Amino acid sequence: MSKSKLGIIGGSGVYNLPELSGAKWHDIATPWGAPSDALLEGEIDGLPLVFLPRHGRGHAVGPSDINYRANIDALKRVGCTHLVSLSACGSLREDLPPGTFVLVDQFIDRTFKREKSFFGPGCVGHVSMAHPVSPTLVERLEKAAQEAKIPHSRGGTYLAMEGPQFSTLAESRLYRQWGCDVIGMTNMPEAKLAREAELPYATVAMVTDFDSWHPAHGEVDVRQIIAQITDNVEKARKLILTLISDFPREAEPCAGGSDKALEFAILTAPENRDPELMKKLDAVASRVLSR
Ligand SMILES: CSC[C@H]1O[C@H](OP(=O)(O)O)[C@H](O)[C@@H]1O
Ligand SMILES: Nc1ncnc2[nH]cnc12
Repeated sequence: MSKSKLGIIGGSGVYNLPELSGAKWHDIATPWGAPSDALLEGEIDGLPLVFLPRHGRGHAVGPSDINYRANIDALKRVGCTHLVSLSACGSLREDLPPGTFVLVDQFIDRTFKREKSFFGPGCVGHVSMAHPVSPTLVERLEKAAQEAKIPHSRGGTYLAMEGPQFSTLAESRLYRQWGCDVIGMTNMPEAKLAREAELPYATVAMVTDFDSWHPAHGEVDVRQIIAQITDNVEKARKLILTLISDFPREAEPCAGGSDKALEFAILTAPENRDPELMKKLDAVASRVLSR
């Protein structure tokens, strides 16, 4: 078994992890281009951690411009064994008010302007996304949320929209009819790429607003979100510290099999594979391509 290295992707309002000891920012080059920022590597209680601010420090990279492939490749390349995403989101349900942490278990991907796969011509691969988050990680996050007394809800469907504009009232109502619980702009294709990279992934969707559907709350704007984010970020730090205190130091297998997602995924015969693409896949698919 390998040692655990926990990757944390910080969303809006989360640009640092001050609790990290021995922390250093490292620029990581990837075959897919530049990640959103350097990676902050350090440890807490002896557990190695890597932090990446999804929008970069200073929030200069918007949801459609994030190089999701570079971010996931970089985290895999430095040896992360698990990924936890911290994300701001809107709520599509009355009983998930601002301040609630939703441990999402499903996604609907409505994004359309992003690179969504590491595979392509010369190496065709298909992974399952039926269960897009790691049940093992969610279990640990739920336990941590209970211990830290953070209002949370286990399970929920996250609608990933392209943005950067917020939804119209009709869209917001439609997503509610579809049975979605929260809405955000970033977790897809992030979750798909984490799956292709065999990284168990879970997201903590931290509610900041009621999107635009709620008659008593009107339309969402960034002021409202920022007002809620400070409180959410405080709680997120507590959640992560609690998670770490009980996190296995030896990487445990994912009960959903996401750490072996590529086992039967690649269809292209070895003699038909594109050598250039094979080089680019050196980090994300090394387990299956090197045998
Ligand atoms: C600041 S509001 C919109 C912005 O916040 C969320 O990003 P993240 O998931 O990185 O916290 C949302 O998806 C939007 O990108
Ligand atoms: N209402 C909303 N829609 C999309 N992304 C969000 N991030 C935070 N609130 C959001």
